[in-house]
Amino acid sequence: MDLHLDGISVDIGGASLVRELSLEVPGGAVVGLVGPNGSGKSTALRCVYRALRPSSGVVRLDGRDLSSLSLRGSARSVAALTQESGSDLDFTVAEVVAMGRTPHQRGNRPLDGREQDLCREAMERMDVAHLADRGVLELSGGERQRVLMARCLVQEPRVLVLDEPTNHLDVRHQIGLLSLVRRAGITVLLVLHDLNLASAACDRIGVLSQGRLVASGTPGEVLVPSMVRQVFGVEATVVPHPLTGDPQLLYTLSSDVS
Ligand SMILES: Nc1ncnc2c1ncn2[C@@H]1O[C@H](COP(=O)(O)OP(=O)(O)OP(=O)(O)O)[C@@H](O)[C@H]1O
Repeated sequence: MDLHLDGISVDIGGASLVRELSLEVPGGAVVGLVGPNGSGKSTALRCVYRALRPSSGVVRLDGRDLSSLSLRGSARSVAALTQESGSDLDFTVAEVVAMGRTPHQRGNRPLDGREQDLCREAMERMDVAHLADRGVLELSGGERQRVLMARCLVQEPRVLVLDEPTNHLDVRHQIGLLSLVRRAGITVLLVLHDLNLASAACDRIGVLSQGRLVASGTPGEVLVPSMVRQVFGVEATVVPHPLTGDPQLLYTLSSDVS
């Protein structure tokens, strides 16, 4: 399923948080959004999972205006792992994962055998099966993040929207999650802070600065020292990964403490 952000702008309280952002995520592609804190990345994603309505512009799924779909209808296609996804209620891990089926259900019928298998597989893939009976509020940040990702998988989405999905995860689980995202064959739009992980995981990368898209292209086209200097104010050396050839950024700590 193709995802297209077609010139979306978000204005709140007189501030322009996102300005005329156009971004294409072809079916099955993984596209990353990077940018400094406050550059509008999460705000742009919120328009895709419908926590926000763009002030202007349109989000399209396979050419169809997302706002023409019911919320339930779009939730059958789009799953989101967001900064706000943490459940405040003390459900068990198994219950939270099962909630991923909600958009597909009618009434209160229990999950059928296939759906139960789906939940079990998703918990195994995200390495949380051993936590199934634990309350989510007792979990560490990384464990909870993996549970929420399992819930997204159970939703069987055609588009996955991930806001800093590697947040809280140790390096093994970061690599595991991004490898899964790459292999899943789903259309993925994700925000990452780690430019090296973005380089490894994404087909294309868009760079946001002050709400505007200031660069986009393949990791090799986008992750260049001049962009990192202009957008992040950081000096970086770019080297090809010795095994994959993906551009990797090497940083040196600044002697200037201001
Ligand atoms: N509801 C809101 N009302 C007013 N300003 C907002 C609102 N939500 C976000 N902002 C502001 O919009 C700007 C962009 O926020 P956003 O969360 O999209 O940035 P981000 O690029 O995801 O940042 P980070 O990397 O820190 O997560 C920030 O300056 C933020 O303070």
